[in-house]
Amino acid sequence: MTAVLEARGLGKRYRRRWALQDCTLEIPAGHVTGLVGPNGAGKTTLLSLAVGLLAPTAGTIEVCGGVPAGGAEQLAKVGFVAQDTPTYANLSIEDHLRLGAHLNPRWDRSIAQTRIERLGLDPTQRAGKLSGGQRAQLALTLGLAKRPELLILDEPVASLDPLARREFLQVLMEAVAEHDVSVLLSSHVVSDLERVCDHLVVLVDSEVRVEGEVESLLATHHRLTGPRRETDSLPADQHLVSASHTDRQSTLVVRTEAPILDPAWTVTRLGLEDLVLAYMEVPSADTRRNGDARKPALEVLR
Ligand SMILES: Nc1ncnc2c1ncn2[C@@H]1O[C@H](COP(=O)(O)OP(=O)(O)OP(=O)(O)O)[C@@H](O)[C@H]1O
Repeated sequence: MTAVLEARGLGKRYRRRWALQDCTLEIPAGHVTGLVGPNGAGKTTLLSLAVGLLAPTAGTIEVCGGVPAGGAEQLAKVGFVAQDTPTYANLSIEDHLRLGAHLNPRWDRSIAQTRIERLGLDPTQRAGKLSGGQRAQLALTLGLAKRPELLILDEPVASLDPLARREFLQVLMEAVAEHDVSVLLSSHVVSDLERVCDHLVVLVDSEVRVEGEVESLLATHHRLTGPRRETDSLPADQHLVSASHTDRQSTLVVRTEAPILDPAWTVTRLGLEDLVLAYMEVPSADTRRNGDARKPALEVLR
């Protein structure tokens, strides 16, 4: 497996607070990877480390086989659409495309022009006059026309309405199918990622809680419901993710490769959102040490 991003013990600290801690990850090439977590989880920090806008406090990170921002060749390999899809308000769409061509050695003029035409945008329009959705589409066009190996997008749809969100993700999916590009995008809305991602990283409280191929995560996680019992009686091959109890009933989320044979349990499959929420209930290493419980804090949109 070729990795587009490899982090080993990666961490970033601001004064005494870790924004990202002990992050070890391998994100495979040829996938659309979703980075999901609540506000303040460390998503922007991880993505900023990946593009070299931040330097690690601890550990190492390699992107497309190189050190982030380690020279012109590395910069050409990685496209980045920052949070809120920034553009230059006073420049027209065609000015943005000219700038892109000037700054990027692998710039593909025909990708840029075709996308602007397909979107029905007027090339003479100033970016400041575009709607949020159109501005996001312009930023995506710039990122794709750069022909990067890896395109990184930080919360690209966060400020868009549901229709513009859907259109943006649709264009992204088409682009991934047409061009040979790996994508890493962050969101705090699981349903957005569910539509487009085949690989997932869940980040909560500056820690990676779980990562893997969506299909395999869905196949190995189960919700067990049955008469109340203590969780320490589970078989060794069942890894407990979360547990809740009433007086008479226990509901567990477990991860296991093996079949669940205990007839006392009713076993149901989890959707991606429930899977992510289960990991968000897991206390962070800090709170585990302090013995506090944590509540999930994920925004759920349907
Ligand atoms: N420049 C900074 N100085 C101090 N603390 C920071 C700085 N940037 C981020 N942090 C802190 O690091 C933590 C992680 O922030 P980060 O922006 O990476 O989270 P995020 O998951 O991207 O959140 P959001 O979804 O709100 O964008 C937060 O607690 C944040 O307050």
